[in-house]
Amino acid sequence: MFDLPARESLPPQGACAEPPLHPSETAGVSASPSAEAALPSLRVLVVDDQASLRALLKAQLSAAGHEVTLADGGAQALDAFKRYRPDVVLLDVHMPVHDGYWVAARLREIEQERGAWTPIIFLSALGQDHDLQKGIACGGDDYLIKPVSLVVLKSKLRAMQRIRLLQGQLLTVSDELRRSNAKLLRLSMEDGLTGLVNRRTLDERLRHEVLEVQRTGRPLSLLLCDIDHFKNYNDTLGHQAGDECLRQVARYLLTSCLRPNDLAARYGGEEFALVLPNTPHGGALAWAHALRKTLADTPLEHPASPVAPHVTLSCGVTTLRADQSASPELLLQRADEALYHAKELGRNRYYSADLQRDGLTLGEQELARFD
Ligand SMILES: Nc1nc2c(ncn2[C@@H]2O[C@H](COP(=O)(O)OP(=O)(O)OP(=O)(O)O)[C@@H](O)[C@H]2O)c(=O)[nH]1
Repeated sequence: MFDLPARESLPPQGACAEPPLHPSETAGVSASPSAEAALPSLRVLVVDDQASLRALLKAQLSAAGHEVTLADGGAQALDAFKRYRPDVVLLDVHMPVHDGYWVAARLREIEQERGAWTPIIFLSALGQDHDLQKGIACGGDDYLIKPVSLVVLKSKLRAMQRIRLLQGQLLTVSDELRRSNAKLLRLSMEDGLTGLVNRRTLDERLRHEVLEVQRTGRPLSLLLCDIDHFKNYNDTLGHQAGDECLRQVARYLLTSCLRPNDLAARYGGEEFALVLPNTPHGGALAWAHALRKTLADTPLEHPASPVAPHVTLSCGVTTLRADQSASPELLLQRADEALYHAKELGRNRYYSADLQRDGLTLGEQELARFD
């Protein structure tokens, strides 16, 4: 039996001497008095086989502003729980077919799958210590012995409201934290000016791809490209135009990366790196040739270049085959040496680090492209 509403004697507003739930050092999460005033109403699932009690609870809790759903037994409770997703469950223990302990255990299983937590309060006439112990062990959060004072029940629900409010705030904070972390991670991987990946990400990826060569037996090509006479560009057109030029070259490189695993990175100031997995040396040279043509065909003027009227690149190309072994550092060094040769030979060209050293031969067409 529940106490009748007439016996209810809630303290007047403001007479409650409870301290705030959390001091304000809990960043972004607090249950201040103003927040308390706006405590959210709850979706309450009442599970009891006694119709009169269900009706009484529904009337009282609805009057207190809560939304109440009723279930008269275990199976109906599980169904209502899945469908209505209540904020709190008031659960009778002694019921035919399935008792409240069984229901609580099933509810916890459902919640485990969802990664959620809904408070369960047992309302039971069984008042022994071991009854309470069993209820909590089965997944209950509180255990009230019938007859339950409505004042006590309302106070318990008020506590649940606070928890729900804090839970919502915590979810918001952790959501913001997740978004900030994702942004930070992206920033730590990207070059701010061009949006390409940065040197750190390049190093990680290169390390991974070098291992992949041994695992898959597929060759890996690396290109280092440097804008020719870029100092002249800056000096003539200004630093901002220089920045825009870097962005534009980055876009060309990105659009030239046709395969999902190709990677374009900003290697340094006006230097870029291209990682081309599963690409033999001839393919990498053809890639460099196509890039050179793209730049020649685009209206990216370089009025201060002695090489061409447009922006040009010099590229060093190297390839790691499965029958070779090399560290990522050695690959970068080879590509850098090849880039140096491309500059020395007059710029606006690509140079192979591997052709002579590895005794590679290319087809006539490929050699014709090799400036
Ligand atoms: N606008 C701009 N310029 C940059 C940036 N990073 C590096 N630079 C400039 O790039 C220029 C590189 O100059 P150098 O290393 O002499 O190379 P270069 O003039 O391209 O000559 P070569 O490479 O030999 O053809 C310097 O003037 C740098 O200030 C950047 O983020 N923005």
